Amino acid sequence: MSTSPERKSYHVMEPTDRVPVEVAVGVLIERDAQGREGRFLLTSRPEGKVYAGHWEFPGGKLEAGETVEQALRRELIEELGITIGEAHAWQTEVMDYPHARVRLHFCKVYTWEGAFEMREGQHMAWQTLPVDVVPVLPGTIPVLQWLAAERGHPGPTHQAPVSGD
Ligand SMILES: Nc1nc2c([nH]c(=O)n2[C@@H]2O[C@H](COP(=O)(O)OP(=O)(O)OP(=O)(O)O)[C@@H](O)[C@H]2O)c(=O)[nH]1
Repeated sequence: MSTSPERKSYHVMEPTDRVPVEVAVGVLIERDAQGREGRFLLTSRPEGKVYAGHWEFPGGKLEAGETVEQALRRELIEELGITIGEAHAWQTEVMDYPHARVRLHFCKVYTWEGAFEMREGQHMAWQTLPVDVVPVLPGTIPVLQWLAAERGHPGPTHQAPVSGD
């Protein structure tokens, strides 16, 4: 019986082969007495993190054993000092960045308790469309487009970054 020579297979990792990191993200939205959605909260990424200064929706990576809602509740206490009520699963998006591949679980949040404290030295801004903060994180753009579709907002959702960003 002949033995076949050992076959080696080589595979170059494409960006899309990277296992995504799961991230819980909160879209905090104010509602009026009729339940109509209004302003939503953006926060800037703190110094020292990738994409520092870019505007995003607050949140962060799931820790082992956590659900999206648990991670979101923990992250928003850690980052903003607020305790959220129910998190409503809304949209999921996979983004490939040079530094990581992430699966973003966006949840709408309408209720929270506590005073906002920027515990990581970030900034916060309540926004409507088009948002006036610059620059926005690439992963924020689809979210603005979903909000625009829901709200029937025509035209741009954000400003192009100032050159040099
Ligand atoms: N928080 C948040 N992260 C986002 C959004 N969109 C988006 O692409 N991301 C990406 O998702 C990842 C979240 O990581 P993070 O650095 O905020 O999470 P973390 O607080 O757990 O980070 P740490 O590792 O520094 O503790 C980053 O790669 C970030 O670029 C968004 O709207 N909010």
